[in-house]
Amino acid sequence: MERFTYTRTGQALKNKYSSLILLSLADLVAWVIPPLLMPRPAGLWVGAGGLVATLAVYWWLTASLRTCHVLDGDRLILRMGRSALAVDLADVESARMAGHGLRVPGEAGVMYAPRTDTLFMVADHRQLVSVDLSRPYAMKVPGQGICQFTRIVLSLDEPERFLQAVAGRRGQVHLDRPQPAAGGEGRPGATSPAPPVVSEGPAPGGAALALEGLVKRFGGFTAVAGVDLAVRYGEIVAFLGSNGAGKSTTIRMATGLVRPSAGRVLVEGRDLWAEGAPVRRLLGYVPDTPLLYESLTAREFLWLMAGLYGLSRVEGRRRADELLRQVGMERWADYPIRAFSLGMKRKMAIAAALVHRPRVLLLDEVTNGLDPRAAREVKDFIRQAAGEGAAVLLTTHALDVARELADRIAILHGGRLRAVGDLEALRSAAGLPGAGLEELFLALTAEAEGVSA
Ligand SMILES: Nc1ncnc2c1ncn2[C@@H]1O[C@H](COP(=O)(O)OP(=O)(O)OP(=O)(O)O)[C@@H](O)[C@H]1O
Repeated sequence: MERFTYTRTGQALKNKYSSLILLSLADLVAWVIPPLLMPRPAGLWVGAGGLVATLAVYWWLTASLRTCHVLDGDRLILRMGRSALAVDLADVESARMAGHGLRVPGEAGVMYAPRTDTLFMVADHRQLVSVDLSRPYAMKVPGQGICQFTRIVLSLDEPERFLQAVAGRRGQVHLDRPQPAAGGEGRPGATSPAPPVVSEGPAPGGAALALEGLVKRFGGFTAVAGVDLAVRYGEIVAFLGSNGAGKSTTIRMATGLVRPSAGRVLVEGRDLWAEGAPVRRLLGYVPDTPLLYESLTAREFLWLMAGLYGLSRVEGRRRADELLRQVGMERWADYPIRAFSLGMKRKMAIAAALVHRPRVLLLDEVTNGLDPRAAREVKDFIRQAAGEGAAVLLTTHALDVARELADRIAILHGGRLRAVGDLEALRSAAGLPGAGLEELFLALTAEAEGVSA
């Protein structure tokens, strides 16, 4: 276990507590003047008491700036004052000295800067280290509530020792990760990605969501190898691919949950990974296994989600009623979610993702495991969301869902887009006029594995 502190807090304290004028005055009154004015033993006692009181006040004032960060096994535990955060080292993308141009939002303390998605734990503006995370972390920041961030800036006594220790530990963490196959990128046994058959190139202007050259590497393994895709308002794009093709990783990069190794995610033209939280609010995301608070009723759950997205109480209640109606769940509104079928739970998850009227809806395998009736209802709900203008990107293994819902289909294989477009575009990409989606999917994904289609 290695400890890292920051002890040079004097200047920061002066700034934070208006030059400690009061403390200095108290000093003077308590342990300089009385010993001079009072008879000897009493004066000395008063002076000593004043000194102890001054030190206690100083101790109390510095408490909020005292740091002790610890590298413990594969975790980095950050502590400043009463704030603490444990970061998994596997989630540390990079760590480096922060440049002089870095803007710290206040003088000292634990602070969150929403514009840059950064948590500051600083007691000074010198010796700052910036730690980039591969996924968002959240913690309660004094005076700012629960904040989500993807970068942490720390002031440290020995930044070089800290950076070396993190780099060393991350090396160990990486050893546990999948290693590249000998002679090139990729997991042992994985096929080397072939060049894309059809790619859309850079996103056209006006797209609600644009993925530009997205790449994700896990250690030496490249899961997503450069994806360009744009989704327009009101459009549904289905993301198809074999198991392990990189669909979920791409969607998770697009939601801001996994930091891309390269490339950009633009939502309404704004860079998600540069701007962070304000852009993430434009998205709604339903993961393959959504988190629902099952002891709450459907209505209470939507109220909770509306509150988390900052809707007022009145607006939140109105939006919950509207969504319950749209999703056909009005009569179940006051039943606990744990009593619901899988289809009803999926509808609740989509409703929750739509509560703040996102411009982009990202859905990971939302029709998976549903019976035909539930799948029908979920598909109708997705179509309705697109009808109201949301750009929808969904992953699915169900070709019929893609055929029925999607305006365009994107086929991903080995982390690369093999083809994008409507059925006709896929046919011409595969060179199979008149072929159905299944045949096209098999052809476009088998070709890269060297299997004759
Ligand atoms: N955190 C991770 N660390 C290492 N490898 C990962 C990680 N997440 C995903 N991968 C790998 O990246 C590749 C793409 O995974 P991903 O889950 O994106 O594929 P997918 O197309 O969604 O697959 P499926 O259809 O089975 O869900 C897989 O080989 C997977 O094992």
